[in-house]
Amino acid sequence: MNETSSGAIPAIELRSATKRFRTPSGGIYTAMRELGMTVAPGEFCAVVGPTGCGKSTTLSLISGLEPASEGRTLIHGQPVEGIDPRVGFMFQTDAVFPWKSVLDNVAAGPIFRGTGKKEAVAKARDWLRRVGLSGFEDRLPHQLSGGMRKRVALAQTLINEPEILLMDEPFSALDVQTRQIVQDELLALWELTRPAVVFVTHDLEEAIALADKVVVLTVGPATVKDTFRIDLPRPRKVQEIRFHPRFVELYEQIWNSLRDEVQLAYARTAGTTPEPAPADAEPSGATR
Ligand SMILES: Nc1ncnc2c1ncn2[C@@H]1O[C@H](COP(=O)(O)OP(=O)(O)OP(=O)(O)O)[C@@H](O)[C@H]1O
Repeated sequence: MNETSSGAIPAIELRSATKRFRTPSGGIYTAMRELGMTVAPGEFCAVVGPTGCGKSTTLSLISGLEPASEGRTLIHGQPVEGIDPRVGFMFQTDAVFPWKSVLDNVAAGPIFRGTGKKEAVAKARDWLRRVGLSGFEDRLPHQLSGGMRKRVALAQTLINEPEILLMDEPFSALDVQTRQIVQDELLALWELTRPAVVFVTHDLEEAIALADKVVVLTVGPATVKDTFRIDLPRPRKVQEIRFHPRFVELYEQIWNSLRDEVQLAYARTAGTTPEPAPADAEPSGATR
């Protein structure tokens, strides 16, 4: 079994994971090839890569939403077999019941998991306080600003105390100032319970400001190109850490790794470079 640098069993491990999808025309498309990565318990890992390279597919495998076609996905050393209650998600679009109040939305997770209503509501109030939304319990989601809705989403996810938190561009729809505020809130909340995080983003600054480690994926089929340790001090304020000299160094190093992949992806969509090698168009039936 693979171990992290601290010797502990990883919270998350993709071991030589390959993922093929069937395309609408009946062909097979390899989205990920022999991808290997680990995330230690309590580690914040950001994943960056060019558009369409397979970042969300990485999360689908870890979450159990999709099985690997080959290779393995492990959580705390155990193979992933379907959706795991220890895993929490946060996506670009909010998963709320639009007709339910903010309080009921946040309490819904624990109730679904078997907590009594009274206890779940008390817990939801507590989480709304932690995300700075006391006084807004009775609002409907559409009566909140975008930043407030993200805080509801954070409370909704973290109330279940996930050991693993998967985030797919959760803040990309926010304006820059609100985004920075919510990023700081995420870091403060993450420090409370320290789940292992996989945070997918297109924004390299966001990745460096938040993470302990940044994984750069290649243009599809995705595999790990480079992994960078982010040795910036914590606790961090995202607005301030960007001015740290080490931040600038890291940005340059990681961008040097990412740039070629971004250019290759762009050239592919612009039609100036061929699509992935024929080896990636495998006989039908090879997928799962
Ligand atoms: N269910 C599916 N069926 C067929 N192809 C798929 C499926 N899901 C993803 N793909 C393909 O796999 C590749 C990787 O998709 P994925 O969504 O993981 O990329 P991404 O890096 O998250 O994209 P983006 O940067 O645009 O968010 C894409 O070419 C996509 O079209």
